[in-house]
Order: sequence, then C-alpha cells, then structure tokens
Amino acid sequence: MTKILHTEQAPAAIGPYVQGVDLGSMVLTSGQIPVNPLTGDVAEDIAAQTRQSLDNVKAVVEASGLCVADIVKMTVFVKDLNDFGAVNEVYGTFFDEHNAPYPARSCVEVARLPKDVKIEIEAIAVRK
Ligand SMILES: C=C(N)C(=O)O
Repeated sequence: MTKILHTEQAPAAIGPYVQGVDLGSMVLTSGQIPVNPLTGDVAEDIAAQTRQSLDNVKAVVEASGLCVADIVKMTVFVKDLNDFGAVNEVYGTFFDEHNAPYPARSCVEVARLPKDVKIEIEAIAVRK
C-alpha cells in the first residue's frame, strides 16, 4: 500500500503533489527546493540552498523511518551548472556527515525552477 509522507521538517508542497511517497520497499521524495520549513525563507547563495534542499530531502526520507544511508539515487536540478563545484562540496559533506555512502546521482541544468531557486533535489531510498 502506498503511504503519503508528511513532515513539518520539510516545506509543504507548493502545488498538487505530496512531499513523498512510501511504497513499502522504496521511498520517493518530491523534488525539494531550498525553502526553510520554519521560516519560509530561501537563502541567496548556492551553498546554503544546496544544504537546505538536502536537509529537506533528509526530513522527508526520515518521515518514512528510513535515513540518509538508505538513499540509493538522487537527482539534482541546478539553474546554473557553473555552480557544480559548490554543489558538490556541500553534497559530499552532507553524506560524509551522516556516515552514508554516496548514492547514484544525476545532475542536470534546467532553465528555471519553482520560486526561481537555484537548486532542487529529489531522492529514492530503499527499505532493506
Ligand atoms: C517543487 C516541486 N517539487 C514541484 O513543484 O513539483
């Protein structure tokens, strides 16, 4: 049975979607934009935006009872691929901090993102 995931630790959906779904063996998050769930604010710089998107992904994954180490695939959407290095620095640190292996990943540049943010990240996690 598919369960809808909901947490106050990640921003509410800004459209007709849910924060994530739990299929039992697998959890899929919606793309997480870097909105601070407590304040609604979006930081200016790409490093802070990357960290916030990752924290939001983590919150949705944890709402399922899984953790960062259970993430097997991430997709990263960036507005400007010139930010690739800055994104990677924060991204690598995030997984290191959680003693989690780096998952598979795709990273693509897109024309525009909701709320005109610089990054959006989605995840797939597996329940072993
Ligand atoms: C932010 C999103 N994930 C969306 O608009 O679909």
